[in-house]
Amino acid sequence: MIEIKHVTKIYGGTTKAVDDIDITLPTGEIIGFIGPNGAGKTTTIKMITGVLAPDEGEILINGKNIVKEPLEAKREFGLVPDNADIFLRLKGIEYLNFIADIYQVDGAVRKKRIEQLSKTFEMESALQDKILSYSHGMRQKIVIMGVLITDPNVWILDEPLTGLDPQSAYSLKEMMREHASRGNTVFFSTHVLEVAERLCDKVAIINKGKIIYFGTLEDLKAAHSELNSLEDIFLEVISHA
Ligand SMILES: Nc1ncnc2c1ncn2[C@@H]1O[C@H](COP(=O)(O)OP(=O)(O)OP(=O)(O)O)[C@@H](O)[C@H]1O
Repeated sequence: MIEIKHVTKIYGGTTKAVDDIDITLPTGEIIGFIGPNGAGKTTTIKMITGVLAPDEGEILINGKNIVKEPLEAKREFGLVPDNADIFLRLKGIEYLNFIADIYQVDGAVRKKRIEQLSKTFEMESALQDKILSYSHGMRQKIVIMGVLITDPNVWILDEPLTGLDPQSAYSLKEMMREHASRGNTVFFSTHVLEVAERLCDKVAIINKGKIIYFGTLEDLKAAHSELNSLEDIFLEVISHA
């Protein structure tokens, strides 16, 4: 569970990137985070994950305060950032072992997870190559594998499907569903409304730093039954914000 309590972030004293967000992301559900460019999605994710501190409010991850108890809170989640250019000089397998070392994932469990994940994402033959030589999609996959190897309770993913081939995107979506159905929290941002429609139990729509809708897409559609598509509803909702 992620509790975002009256959180505000102001850049440079003037730009209110996040404006009094107050929502709780429950366990057992996939929550989509959608909004136009510059709406405040990345800023919110950076605050949830402790990269940026809020100017006001607080954020708890499974009850742990990300500012006051950063180590405890960080153990609760795994983050797939939108930019996967990390540790380029390491081989894929070295990166996975490095992450497994940090999170103390031991021998047999580590071996099994690496085998399963590299099979799922068709990365077996690439693990001995340096990440530098990987395509964008392969870099995305190795970051996702690095998160999944630690088996965190809460998954936070910033545009995770961008750049993945259809098979890997399908596998990741299945894994997100399975993870949520085991009673965990999955929170991901997307620009693609069809993905949100197919995958999410609930959506949080953000515009100009404010949450303008939080709930199921069914309820949102029912409230706008005069409109035909989710895209039309989305444009209507943000035009009034
Ligand atoms: N480091 C920064 N300094 C100043 N302003 C910033 C900074 N980062 C973001 N902003 C501003 O804060 C607002 C929210 O940006 P943010 O990156 O959180 O939006 P986003 O919803 O993730 O956008 P996108 O979908 O385009 O990635 C925007 O007006 C942006 O210009």
